[in-house]
Order: sequence, then C-alpha cells, then structure tokens
Amino acid sequence: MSQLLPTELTRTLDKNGKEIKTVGFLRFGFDSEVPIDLVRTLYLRPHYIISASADAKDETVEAQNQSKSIYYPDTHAVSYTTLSRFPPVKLLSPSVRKRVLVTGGAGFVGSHLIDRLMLLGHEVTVLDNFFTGSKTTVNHWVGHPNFELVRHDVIEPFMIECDQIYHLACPASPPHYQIDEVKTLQTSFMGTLNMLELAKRNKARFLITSTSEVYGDPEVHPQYEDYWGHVNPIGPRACYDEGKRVAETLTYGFQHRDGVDVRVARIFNTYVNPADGRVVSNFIVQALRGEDITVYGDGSQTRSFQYIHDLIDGLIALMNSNETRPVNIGNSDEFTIGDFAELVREIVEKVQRDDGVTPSRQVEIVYRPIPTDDPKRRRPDTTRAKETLNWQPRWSVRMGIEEMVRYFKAKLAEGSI
Ligand SMILES: O=c1ccn([C@@H]2O[C@H](COP(=O)(O)OP(=O)(O)O[C@H]3OC[C@@H](O)[C@H](O)[C@H]3O)[C@@H](O)[C@H]2O)c(=O)[nH]1
Repeated sequence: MSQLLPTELTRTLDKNGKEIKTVGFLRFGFDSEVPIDLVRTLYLRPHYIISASADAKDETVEAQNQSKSIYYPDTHAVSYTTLSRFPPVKLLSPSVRKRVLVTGGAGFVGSHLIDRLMLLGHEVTVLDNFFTGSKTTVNHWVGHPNFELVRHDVIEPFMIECDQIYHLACPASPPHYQIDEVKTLQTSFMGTLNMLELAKRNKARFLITSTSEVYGDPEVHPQYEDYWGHVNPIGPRACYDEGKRVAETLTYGFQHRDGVDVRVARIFNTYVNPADGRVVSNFIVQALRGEDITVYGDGSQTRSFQYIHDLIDGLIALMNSNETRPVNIGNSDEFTIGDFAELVREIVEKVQRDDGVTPSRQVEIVYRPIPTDDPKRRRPDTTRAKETLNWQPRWSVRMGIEEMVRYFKAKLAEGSI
C-alpha cells in the first residue's frame, strides 16, 4: 500500500505551471467552485484515504468523512463501514437548488458529476442499470437527504419531477458497447427518447453526452462541430457511433417540435479511474504488473486525452450556458498511441522509483492487430467551447496519468483489479 500522504499527492500543476487547488468556476451567475482535495477524497479513496489515515498520526477531516472499507488480503475479504458523516455540501436556497436527474450516474463520468452536483448543494437522483456502472462509485452519498439512487434501465420510461437532466446512460468503452450491439442501439435511441419525453413533460433542461465517435474515422483534422463525420454504418463500432448520432438527431427533433431546451456535449477521450478495457487503464495496469504494453496496430493512430475534472467542468458549464449547438469537450494535446505507451511506461517507472520498488523486468511495448474501423486521428477543435463557455482544459496529461498510476497501484495492491 502506498505510503503517500495526501499533501504529497495534491500538488498538481496546470498546463501553465500554476497549482490547481479547485475545480469548477465562477460563471453564468453562479459559483461551482469546489476544493480539489475534497473531490479527491471521494474518488481516490483506496490510497488517498485509507493508507493516509492509517499512516497519519491525526485523522484528516477528509478521512472522518469517509467510509473505511478494510481489505483483508489473507482471506480476500472486505469489511464495509458506512459513513459516519457526509462531506459538507453547500446550503442553497430553494430557488437556486435544482432537482437534477443523472442517467448513468453510477458510471465513470456520471459518478464524478454526482460528486460535484452534490457538493454544490443540488438534489440529485441517479438512474443506473449497473451494466457498466457500479454502486460503489456513489455509495458514499447513499442516505444523504439530497441523494437518491434508482436501479432503472432507461430503455423503459421513467417519471420524476426535475429541473435538469444529464443524460449519460450508455456503455462507452468499445469492448462494452460491442457486447450487445442491439442493446447499445436501444439504449441510445429508446433511452434518449424516454428522457426527452421526461424533459418535455417537466420543461426541464436536457443535456446529452454524445461523443467524438460521431465523427467516426475522421477525414477532417482537428474535428470541429460542423464536420458531419465519416462513419461506417455497419461496422463493429456502428452501434455506438450511429446510436449517438441518432440520439443527437432525436434531441434536436424534440427541440424543433416541442421546444425542449437541449444541450449536446461531444466528449473526447477521457480518463481517470475505471479499468474498462480502454487504452489508458490497459497501459497503466499492464506496466504496473510488469506485463508488456499492447499497442494495437503500429501505434501511429492518435488520440487526445482529457482528465475527468476538465470534462465535468465542461459539462456543468454547458448545462448552465445558452449554447444549444453541439460542443466538443476534450483536450487538444494529441499523442500517437505509440508515444502514449512510452509516456505511461516512463511515468510508471518514475512512480516505482519514488516508492523504492525495483521492477522485476523492463516492460516491453508489443504490437497487436488494429481493431476494425479504429479511428486514425482524433483531436478536438475546442474553439466553440472556449468562445461560448469560456472553457479550456487545465490538466496536463502527465499530471493526470501520474495520479492514475498511483491510484491503480493501490487498487492492484488491494486486489480489486
Ligand atoms: O490496449 C489497448 C487499448 C486500446 N488501444 C488503442 O488506443 C486507442 C484508443 O482506444 P480506446 O479503446 O481507449 O478508445 P477509442 O478512442 O477507440 O474510443 C473510445 O474513446 C472515446 C470515447 O468517446 C468513446 O466512448 C470510446 O469509444 C485506439 O487506437 C486503440 O486501438 C491500444 O493500442 N491498446
């Protein structure tokens, strides 16, 4: 288990070398700023809290807010303790407090959004069928009077009173969305239809998380929002790409026909904590285990990776802005996958050195066949987000990856990956 104390983990510099102390912003007439350390205590629990509180002489305030699940390596068992105290949330007046529905709220992006909405003092309902999401991502809020968790599949209608809907529900990792192409399409179409009907009925503002995959294997670089894309409609990625494209069409159909107040976020590659078969977690876990890093194809394809906090800032900014056109939310630092593999290997070696670990062998980079229709280049043009939301990513890829390497290291030690 890592010996790092929170203070050592929290010194994070932004792209301009300035220390990041908060996430969120003061914009659109409201304050969404939250201390980054408080957010971290919610999603970096295994190493950030348990090892920290075990090592520290005095319990930190953050540690007191946390459940203290204890892992017993000998019996491979976990004992769960419920929270003694919830993290403090803002006290908003009823006129400012929103009733927010988040579909897919127990997933990777969803759970980070929940943490932020809860800390900001809103009433939050999570809908999730737990196909790729997990209760463990939000269980630190269960029991809080502002929070509700509902097991529900969005392909069935759902009724609730609400002011804003963040519609995230859909598997997003290629190995997950390809498990059942028909179900992925049903989720995209029926799920979006049901949530738009709900938005219409409530006169709620509706935000859908679309994807850079609507641009397919793009022939235009970088991708700007007015580019129509280059998608194979019958390929192995089509269920997701076409599903999201039709979900966008449906969203604008409700705007035109029924006047629903809509927002469309096109999310580019994002990373933080799930081990979900996507490239960031695959490479980190492989390097930490001392296994070879598997690059698909020759590694010349490119991606641009953003850190989760930047994405959540972008989603909250978009929801509260007047921008109804699609908006790319992504980081424009573009890497070839080959270079990215080198970077991950280098950061893992650095972290191992910092922790005094001598790896048993040098990790090699090996090459595997490229998946069909794998996009060759991807980088967002974020001009629109900058101009209309005053939003730009703050986190550098290196900073985010280093934080993740430490997190995954603790998860591996704990036996939960
Ligand atoms: O182990 C691996 C995994 C992936 N890769 C490669 O790394 C690149 C990125 O792959 P990922 O599976 O992480 O993600 P993709 O870019 O293909 O699409 C994904 O990310 C963007 C999201 O908006 C989409 O939801 C999702 O489909 C691809 O070129 C892939 O072939 C490897 O080289 N090795």
